[in-house]
Amino acid sequence: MSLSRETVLETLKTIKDPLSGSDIVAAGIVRALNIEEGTVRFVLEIDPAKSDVYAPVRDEADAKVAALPGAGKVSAMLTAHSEKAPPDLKPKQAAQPQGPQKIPGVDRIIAVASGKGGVGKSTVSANIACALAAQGRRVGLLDADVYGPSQPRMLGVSGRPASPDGKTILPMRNHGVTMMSIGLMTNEDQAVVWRGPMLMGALQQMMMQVQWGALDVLIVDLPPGTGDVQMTLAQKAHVDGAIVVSTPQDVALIDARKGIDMFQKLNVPIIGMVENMSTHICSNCGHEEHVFGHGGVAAEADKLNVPLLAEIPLHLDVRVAADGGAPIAVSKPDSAQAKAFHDLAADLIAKGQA
Ligand SMILES: Nc1ncnc2c1ncn2[C@@H]1O[C@H](COP(=O)(O)OP(=O)(O)OP(=O)(O)O)[C@@H](O)[C@H]1O
Repeated sequence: MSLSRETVLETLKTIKDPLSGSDIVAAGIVRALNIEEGTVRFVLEIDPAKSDVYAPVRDEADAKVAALPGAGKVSAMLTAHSEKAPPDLKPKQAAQPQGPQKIPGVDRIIAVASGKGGVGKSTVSANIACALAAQGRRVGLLDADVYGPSQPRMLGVSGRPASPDGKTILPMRNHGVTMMSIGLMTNEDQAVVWRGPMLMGALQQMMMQVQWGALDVLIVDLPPGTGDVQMTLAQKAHVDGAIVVSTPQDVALIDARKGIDMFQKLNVPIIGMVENMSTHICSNCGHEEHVFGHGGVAAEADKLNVPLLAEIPLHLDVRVAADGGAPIAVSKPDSAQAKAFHDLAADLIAKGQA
């Protein structure tokens, strides 16, 4: 009768592992068991420092296997642990949440934020995106303003984005900008209350499941304030920098300061601040008036040691253009207002930030 593998293993199970107290098979130190025409070979894989302790174990194993009916020559050897531990397939703990990830194909992500609503963050995002595209950059614009998505209107895009395979979403495109908005995923005029997990899911879907294609930069238009969306974005995606938009008013500035503080805590570098509605230029006579004060953002940026990137005047044309679906940077590219955005875009490109 030929000696079976099971018989050998049963015999080895009667031998105690001196370190763990269990038998040597259960302890997992019996390796490379091979039986060929009665010749039995196996190794006991051990810590080399413990070879003295295991020498008698090897001898016992050798003798017991040799005594089995049908056993011929027995070769039992002690070997050192391999340097690399064998993969442990049993999960020791629940999967850890992943850290910030790159969006496939997207070189950089710039978040545009404001501490307060209505300061023109969406207007600034749309114009920066269009100005960058006009200067030859491959630009994406992700409207993550869950409370008031306005990019479809500002970029003149409507309709539902297609999803031919049911898994990925095809973004919209206008003025050279590839765009996706949470506003395109919901029905217009339908108030959506996004709760934490839903909101995180929607944001992640827009970042990771939208076919952005190859982009030099993705601009993310954030909701105002310092909430879940900002946190989720910084935790899920690798954000290269943030632009904080503020008006010169004190109250808006206090909120902007909070925004800057939040990004610093989230380890997102501040690219700089933009003063919007800096001065009012009358569309009739060209008279310049400082409606919200002037220079407040410059002073604040200086104090916080972050660059002041641009001062955008308050001008009717900016609003009309934004409401009409073609931001001023594309609809009146030669105007003074558009120039502020084009200069800002050129500056970002020159500094390798966009
Ligand atoms: N420089 C500007 N001159 C004239 N109008 C402007 C200017 N900037 C923004 N606006 C107008 O102000 C309104 C608010 O701007 P916008 O929607 O961009 O603000 P927001 O900060 O994104 O607001 P929210 O995040 O609360 O939706 C819009 O009607 C916009 O056209």
